[in-house]
Parts: sequence; structure tokens; C-alpha cells
Amino acid sequence: MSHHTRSPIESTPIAESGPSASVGEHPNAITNRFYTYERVQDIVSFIQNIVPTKPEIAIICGSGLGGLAELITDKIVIPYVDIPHFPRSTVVGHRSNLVFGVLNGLYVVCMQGRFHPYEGYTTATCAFPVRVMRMLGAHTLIVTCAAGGVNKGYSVGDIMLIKDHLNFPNLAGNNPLIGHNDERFGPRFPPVGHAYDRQYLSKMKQIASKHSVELREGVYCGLGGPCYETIAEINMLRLLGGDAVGMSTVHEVTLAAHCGFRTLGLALITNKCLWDYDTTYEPVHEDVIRISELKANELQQLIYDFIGSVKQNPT
Ligand SMILES: O=P(O)(O)O[C@H]1O[C@H](CO)[C@@H](O)[C@H]1O
Ligand code: HPA
Repeated sequence: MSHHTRSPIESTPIAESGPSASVGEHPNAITNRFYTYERVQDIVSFIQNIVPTKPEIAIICGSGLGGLAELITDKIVIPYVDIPHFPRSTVVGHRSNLVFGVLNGLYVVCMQGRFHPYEGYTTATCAFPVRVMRMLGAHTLIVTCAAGGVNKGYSVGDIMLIKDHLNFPNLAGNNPLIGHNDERFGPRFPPVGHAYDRQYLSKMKQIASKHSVELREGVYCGLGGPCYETIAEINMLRLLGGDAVGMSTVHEVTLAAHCGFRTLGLALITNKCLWDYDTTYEPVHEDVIRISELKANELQQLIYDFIGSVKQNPT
């Protein structure tokens, strides 16, 4: 008779709450078991005790783009550190505040600083504030980000309307919705083909043309980071139809689609990507922040006018 020796995995006890909490559980499933509907509701109640108004527009600020929050009037600023169970942003160019107030006539909630998977957070943790903002009452999400230009026609400083995305972590089995689905948030199998609202895309194009801003419109590729891409990776992204690349946004927009947000996405092209082996330039985060801050005013004007136009014509 052979003696069976238990391997370390076999001998690890199954967690008290049962096999669903066992060692094999996906990190996003663990996150989603933590951020239950009730817990998100508690966070929302905590915020509502401080902020008496209901936001209509939710905004997520990308790297170096947090200045948008300075335009908000009648401001109430809640540092993430004060909000129960809220993560902190650890990245240069991202602050850690939830800013409430009025922007061009509508109540807004603005994330001045976001969370990225490379900081060590699961994609579910990075995206969960989207649910908080939806449960606070917002119906429209404006997501901004800094991105590298994959499309050879793009220049540094261009603003790209995101018409669609390639969610690489998702394609590799890392979707923020992995785990138990609470239907009160949204459906088990949410469609994401129209995650970026078509009417908002045309609204923004009209606004840009009034300001004589030439907008790009393209596909954002969301990668895990924190490394910038290799030359081969950039060439692959272009082959696959990608126009810009970054390390955020896609998990947020996934949760936004799940909980019924209408989303507008804007990527600021802060750097060219490496295209061939003779190029000596390499992207650096300091350049990303510098270009974001340089172009922030233009982007802010577009967002400001967009909110005004949502106010005038909500559909
Ligand atoms: O996507 P945001 O947060 O704008 O930041 C972008 O800039 C950083 C890299 O420079 C990465 O975090 C990338 O995702
Ligand atoms: N790659 C990935 N993320 C980025 C880039 C880039 O070139 N620029 C800004 N964020």
C-alpha cells in the first residue's frame, strides 16, 4: 500500500466560509466577496452623510489630469483615506480625493486619482469606486487617461475619443466581474459592445469642432503595466487595431457598463510609442505628466462644455 503524502496545497484548510473561499479562489472573486452590495451601500451612506447633493456626472481623472477638480465650485473634498474601505492612489500625478460640487451647472463627483492594477490592486478593487459613484446617483461617467500613441498618425498632445477598447487583462482571464454576481449591481453576462456611448461621442465631436479642436477617435488598449511596451508589443497592438495604449480605464469601463453608466472616454496622447529598433526614445512617466498638465486646459474645456450640453439635452 502506498503512503500518500499531502502536498502543501492539499493540507491547507478550506476557509471557514466554505469551499468558495478556498485557496483556489480568483483574487477578483475575493475582492467581490468583500465589496458586497451592502458594503458599497455603507460606503455610499457614509458619503451621503457628508455630501447632501446627488451627483449626476462621475469623472475619473487620469495621470496629470486631476486639475479638472479645481474647476468645481461649491466643493466638498473627501480624502480617500477618510472613506471606509477605499484604496489610495500611490502614483505620481494622482491625488487621492473624491471631490463633489458643481461643474457647469450639474452636480459632479470626481475621482482625483485612480487605482491601477500594477499598484497591487485587483482589477475589481481598481474599478469598485465606479459602483460607489453609480449608487450615489450618477448616470454619466467621464473617464480620462494619459496614453501612448500607437497609431502612427497621432501626435503628442492629441486628444483621442475612445470609441472602443481592447481589454488585455480580460482577454487573459482577468475581468473585474469574476466571482459571485449580485444582480443588484448588474447582469451576470453584461454586453460591452456599446460601452462608450455613441450619442456622447457625437456630442463631444460637435463641441470639439466649435473649439476648432481636432479630435482623434480610436481604440484604447488597456494593458497591465507597469512596464511600458516593447517594440514588438506596440506593433502587435497596431496590427490588432489599437490606436492608444495605457494601463487603466478598461476595468473601470467594464464595471460602468455592468451597472448602467453612459460613458464618455477621453485619452490624451502623452507620448509616442516605440516603433522600431533604431528609435532611442523611451517613454517616461515624467513626460506623461508634463504633457498631461500642458494639455489639461484644452481637455478641461471640452469636458466642461460636454457637461453643459448634457444639462441642456440629457439624451
Ligand atoms: O491611465 P492613467 O491613470 O492616466 O495613467 C497612465 O500613465 C501611467 C504611465 O505613465 C500609467 O498609469 C498609465 O495608465
Ligand atoms: N504605454 C502605457 N501606458 C501609458 C503610456 C504608454 O506609452 N503613456 C501613458 N500611459
